[in-house]
Amino acid sequence: MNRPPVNSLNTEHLEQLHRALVRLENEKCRGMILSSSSPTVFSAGLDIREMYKPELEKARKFWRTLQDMWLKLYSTPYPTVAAIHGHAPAGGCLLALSCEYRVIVPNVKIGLNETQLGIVAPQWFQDCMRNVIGERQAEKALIAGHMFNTEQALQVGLVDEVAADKAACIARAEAFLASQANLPLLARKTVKLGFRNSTLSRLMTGREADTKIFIEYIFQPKVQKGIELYLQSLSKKSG
Ligand SMILES: CCCC/C=C/CC(=O)SCCNC(=O)CCNC(=O)[C@H](O)C(C)(C)COP(=O)(O)OP(=O)(O)OC[C@H]1O[C@@H](n2cnc3c(N)ncnc32)[C@H](O)[C@@H]1OP(=O)(O)O
Repeated sequence: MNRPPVNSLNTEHLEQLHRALVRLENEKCRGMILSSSSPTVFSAGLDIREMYKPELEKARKFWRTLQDMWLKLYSTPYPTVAAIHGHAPAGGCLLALSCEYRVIVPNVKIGLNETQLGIVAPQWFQDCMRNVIGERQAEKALIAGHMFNTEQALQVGLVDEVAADKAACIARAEAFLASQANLPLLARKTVKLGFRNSTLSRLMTGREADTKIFIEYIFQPKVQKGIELYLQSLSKKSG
């Protein structure tokens, strides 16, 4: 990902990610490392400006593009690793959770923090967390909107490994891909999809309902006010 300053996910960036995933699949790629050009941020999650006073059709397109990108990422036939050498809140955490393996560096925060922002992580975000860290830990983390530090993320199983820095993180991600290289492709892909199928189907069969929930939610005046205040707090911080 290379969308400075924080790889926030707007419609255009989501489309780029989706196109890249389609291309990798068409080219029969043997593995992907999802990484960031930023030294400190993996991805800041959804671009909050896409949800602030949006036009209805643009907001719908934004959400559908996110769904398309995620459905592709979660179901790739090739192995995927997230090299998390920077913070990964909310949608950034979703990207990492959607890969098959996660390597993180020290001093990083990662989690589905939506509750803390007064918004609700969609069901499929929650499912991804549950699938990785289990029901009990996911429920606690999601209710609190908890951001895990590196040690906590390793302890709870949210990430698989800690590496010292970006170079080591990429090297460990490559090692994971190498460990998969000799597995029979069809068997590997079939098992992966078997595990992920119910989560994928839940969104595929409920896409319109999921979009409707998003639209109805963000168009509420009190939600817009909350987004406005949050945007102000973010820009005051950097100002
Ligand atoms: C029903 C709705 C369901 C939808 C579910 C939502 C999922 C989501 O993904 S919502 C997005 C949640 N993301 C966050 O809460 C992260 C917010 N950002 C941060 O915490 C920090 O920016 C971060 C730790 C990622 C990086 O910190 P810094 O390196 O210190 O950078 P700055 O905070 O100074 O930010 C630089 C610049 O980027 C803008 N920014 C940051 N995050 C976002 C974002 N998610 N969307 C849009 N813009 C973002 C920030 O405002 C600064 O902008 P300028 O002031 O113009 O420089």
